[in-house]
Amino acid sequence: MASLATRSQQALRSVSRRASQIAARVSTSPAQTATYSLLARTAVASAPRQPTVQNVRGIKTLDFAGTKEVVYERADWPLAKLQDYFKNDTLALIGYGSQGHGQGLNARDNGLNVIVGVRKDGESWRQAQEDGWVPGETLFPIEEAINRGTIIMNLLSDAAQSQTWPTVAPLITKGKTLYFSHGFSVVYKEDTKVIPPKDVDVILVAPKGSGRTVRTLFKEGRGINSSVAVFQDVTGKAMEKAVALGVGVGSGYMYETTFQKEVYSDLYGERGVLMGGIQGMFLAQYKVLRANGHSPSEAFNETVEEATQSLFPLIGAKGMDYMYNACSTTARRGALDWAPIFEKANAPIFEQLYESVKNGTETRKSLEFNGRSTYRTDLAKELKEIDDQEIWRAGKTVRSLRPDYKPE
Ligand SMILES: NC(=O)C1=CN([C@@H]2O[C@H](COP(=O)(O)OP(=O)(O)OC[C@H]3O[C@@H](n4cnc5c(N)ncnc54)[C@H](OP(=O)(O)O)[C@@H]3O)[C@@H](O)[C@H]2O)C=CC1
Ligand SMILES: CC(=O)[C@](C)(O)C(=O)O
Ligand SMILES: [Mg+2]
Ligand SMILES: [Mg+2]
Repeated sequence: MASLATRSQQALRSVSRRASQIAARVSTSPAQTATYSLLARTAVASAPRQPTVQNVRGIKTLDFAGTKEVVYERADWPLAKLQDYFKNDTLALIGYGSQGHGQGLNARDNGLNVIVGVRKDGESWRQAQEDGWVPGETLFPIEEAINRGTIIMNLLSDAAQSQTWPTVAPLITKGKTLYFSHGFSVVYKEDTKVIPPKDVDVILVAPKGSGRTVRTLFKEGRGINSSVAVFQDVTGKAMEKAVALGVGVGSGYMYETTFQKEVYSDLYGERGVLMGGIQGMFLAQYKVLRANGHSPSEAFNETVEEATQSLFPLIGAKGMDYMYNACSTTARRGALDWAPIFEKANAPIFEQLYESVKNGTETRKSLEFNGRSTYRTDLAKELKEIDDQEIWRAGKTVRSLRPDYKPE
């Protein structure tokens, strides 16, 4: 009689055979699958390793599954040190969208000298005043703010960074520092025409989350993870300054990267799993449920509500295996079988998306669309169409039944 171990191995083999049979039916061109297998599968270290942390003079080198990466942390920048470091600086924060709001308010609360520069007739001018920035004191038109600042934090929309560059560039004089929260403008210079002056430090701190979260985590006494990079180091202090600014705007940990790696991964991630991918996946699952006679509330609860309220936070807290273990053995078995099928089906789309980021297609689309004078209303129109979809209307109703519901 086969031992228990042998029997469970046989069972596992048959399950994995079944998964590959189903996976094989998902249409993917052989060429795409080959590229994916070669690049993606081998790119991910599979051997389990204990994470290690080396701390040399405040710079942490973390071992991520065998790859060493440098990480900086807020703990090395107590408030007094931070304030002293920037005591002769004026942070001129240009643009007041989601990041301008989060980073600006955090830096101000950290006791740094911050001013905001936005165009006078725009929506941001109004929003900045609502947040307590005072015209003529801490709120100025863009050019005036740059003239007054020593550290120019370019947080205009990526399209606006390109459009305003001819007027902004001559104002970034020797001795100032040019800061971005995205590698976009500098990396895609053929399209944006943003070429920084040779005599200034050019640095990046890119919070890996919405500017709203940059603010809420800071207020909770925590900090967001950010990417940090140096494009041009004239003073020899560019990385130190970038890290200090990262702390100033509310980062907890800063992961060292390059402008190019930051922008490629950022454009890819937000179009993929973070926003576009998840929206598409939610909708596809919801529609199939509805087509099979499930009610809107059942379809919504089983697609979005359970994900955001129960299972995804468990992944965030303790990882994928923790979330699996918190679910039934029935769910675990089925999800284990279907995960590789979804991976295989999605891989070619991710390959295509990365290519579209790398070859600048995504950049050119963004520059064209968001460069229009009507960018706010054009975006609002498309977002309204999403809001009107049944899935999100059902969501409003489900949320309205929560005990802590506040009208949206
Ligand atoms: N949103 C986020 O959470 C994240 C953003 N980033 C990066 O941070 C930077 C800022 O992004 P975000 O905060 O989202 O801002 P937005 O992309 O929403 O841009 C809004 C700002 O750009 C200004 N603006 C737009 N068009 C023009 C124009 N033609 N002339 C002058 N000003 C203009 C707006 O002013 P007005 O109101 O007058 O139109 C507003 O102040 C970008 O590089 C982005 O990629 C990085 C990490 C996350
Ligand atoms: C929030 C963030 O990091 C994004 C999604 O990349 C962005 O807003 O550009
Ligand atoms: Mg982004
Ligand atoms: Mg991002």
